[in-house]
Amino acid sequence: MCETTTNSSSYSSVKVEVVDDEAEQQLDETTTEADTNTPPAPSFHAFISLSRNEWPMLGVALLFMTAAEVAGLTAPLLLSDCYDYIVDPAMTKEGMRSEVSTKMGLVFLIHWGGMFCGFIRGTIIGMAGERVVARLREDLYSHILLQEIGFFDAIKSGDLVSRLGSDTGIIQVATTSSLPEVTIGIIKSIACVVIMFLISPKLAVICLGVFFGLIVFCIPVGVYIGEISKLYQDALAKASSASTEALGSIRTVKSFVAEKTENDRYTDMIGRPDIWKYWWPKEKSTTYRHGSEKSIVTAAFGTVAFGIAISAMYATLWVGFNDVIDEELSLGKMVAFQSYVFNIGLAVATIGGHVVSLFSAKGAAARVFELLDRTPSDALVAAEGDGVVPKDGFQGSIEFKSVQFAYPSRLDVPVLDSFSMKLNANESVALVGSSGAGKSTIISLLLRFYEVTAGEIIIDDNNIKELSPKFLRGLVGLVAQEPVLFGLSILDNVRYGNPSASLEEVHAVCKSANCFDFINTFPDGFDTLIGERGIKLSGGQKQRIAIARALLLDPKVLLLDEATSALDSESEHQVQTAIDQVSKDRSTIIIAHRLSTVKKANKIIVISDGKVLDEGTHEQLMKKSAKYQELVKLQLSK
Ligand SMILES: Nc1ncnc2c1ncn2[C@@H]1O[C@H](COP(=O)(O)OP(=O)(O)OP(=O)(O)O)[C@@H](O)[C@H]1O
Repeated sequence: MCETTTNSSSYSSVKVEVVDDEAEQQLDETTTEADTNTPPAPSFHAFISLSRNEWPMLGVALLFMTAAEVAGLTAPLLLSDCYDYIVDPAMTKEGMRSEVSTKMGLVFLIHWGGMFCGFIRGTIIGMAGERVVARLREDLYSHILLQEIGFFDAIKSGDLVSRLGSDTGIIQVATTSSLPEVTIGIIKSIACVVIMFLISPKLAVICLGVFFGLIVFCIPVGVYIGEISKLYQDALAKASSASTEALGSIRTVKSFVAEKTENDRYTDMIGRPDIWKYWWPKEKSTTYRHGSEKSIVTAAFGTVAFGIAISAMYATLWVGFNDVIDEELSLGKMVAFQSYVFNIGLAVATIGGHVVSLFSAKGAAARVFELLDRTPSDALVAAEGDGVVPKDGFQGSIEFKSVQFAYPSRLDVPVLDSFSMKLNANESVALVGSSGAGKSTIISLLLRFYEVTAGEIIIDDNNIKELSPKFLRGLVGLVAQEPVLFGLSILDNVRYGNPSASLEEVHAVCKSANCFDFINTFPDGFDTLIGERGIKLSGGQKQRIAIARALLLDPKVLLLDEATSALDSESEHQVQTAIDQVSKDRSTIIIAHRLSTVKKANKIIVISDGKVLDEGTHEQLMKKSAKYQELVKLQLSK
């Protein structure tokens, strides 16, 4: 990480003198890539390596596949002998029957042996595919979770969900099924060609010419199909983004009667098949349009490839019939040759189909690799073992020294400007200021979700940049403005940050957070499932469970971000009682709009446009701070 400090105290200079070049570059890349959806395609080797762990398994599948194909290729030779026996004037009827029975018995044996090998091959490939996709999804998800917060500011969650679900599924098929199919298809074609040369070099040359012509045709068409597939996946990702956002906020959508707006936002990406009386999709950049284009090209590709292959078979038959008439070739050999041409036709069509899915998957892989290859812009990840963990733990002092900050996604908009404040152990500080002044940003910086642009944040004697993010976040209990609970039981929600906590510990924190009694009124008590994002609970109930959750970590510092602002007065009273109880012996930073909360703080800091305007106790500020008086009148007294 390259770090420079600004040489000017004016914030405008920060706009141009970016602190973290690498972080900015990476974020720019993410933003640009997310916006334009043009991640570079990965190398073929990198793509194929996604199934590396399954290569031994796929190798075994290839052996069974080869055995199945050898069985399939042997049968025509045995059948060819049978054809020749039955037209051989030198053989008796008994002799013919006996030879035919032996050969046909062998044909059945080989046929069922081949079928069995095919079954094993299918099972192994299917399982290898599931293993590849499960591992890929797990890798991708853990990699996404590791990214710093700034990354999530720049990319939509629906896009990430689409990459996790749909793109990985496409890669699954391509890396496990398509590769062995293409490999065996090529081997089978070569084997057929060799046998065909042995039967009749003249007929084989005709087929070989067609075969090479088809390969030359396949490559550019495959590339084109890959490009269309990428466009299709991009459009689908955008549609997923829109639907994830709307379905996650369905109450807001409905309260604004915005069902149609949301439907339009989704169908803008999916396409509307009935908008035009003709079949052709009129709207560009939709999954309908790209999917239709892909269907046409794929169908044309299949038709041409298969058509040419079958034509080659007919052409060789034509020439072959003449060779039989001229007694240059036996009937049996010609029939066998025909079978091999047919086999080559099938192999080429199979190869063609799988080449299409391989090229399609390269587009999907580009979108997956873009995330897998992205390293978080610096040490903002709470990884185990990163950064310093002070020997004596946390003593309790937090200081912001002339901190300047702009969000990475909006570097030209300064948010904090020479912001300084000090919090001693077990003190409480209230941050007040107009909306957008930068209060919540201070909390984000303290959690080290972002890196300061200039200045320092000192925890005891350590610069926050040197501390382990895991240690730092373990010190802090955050109760946010809108508590986020998960669709789990109440017990699992309270235990979210400390899954090994005992039931007694959970009960104790719930009593402190004033939620024990109401939880016990539910028929399932602590096992009550609270629905997606805690939808089955009231705002006050959610907030108190969020406080219990924070308390279970026994945090040294409590961050309360307008924890009571959205509640009615009775809920507010209950939550406030909980907060008063839990903040007694902890350093506490409160962002509050309510006078009652603010008045209790040891120190109040008035923030305006990211700067400290005034600080002091309530009484001091009522005397000296015009802004505080204004806030008391306008907001705090609500
Ligand atoms: N993730 C983000 N990316 C870019 N800009 C942001 C982000 N979060 C906040 N901002 C901007 O930073 C500024 C300060 O926001 P912040 O949330 O800290 O204000 P606040 O004082 O807590 O406001 P409020 O009282 O309304 O919650 C605002 O101009 C806001 O638009």
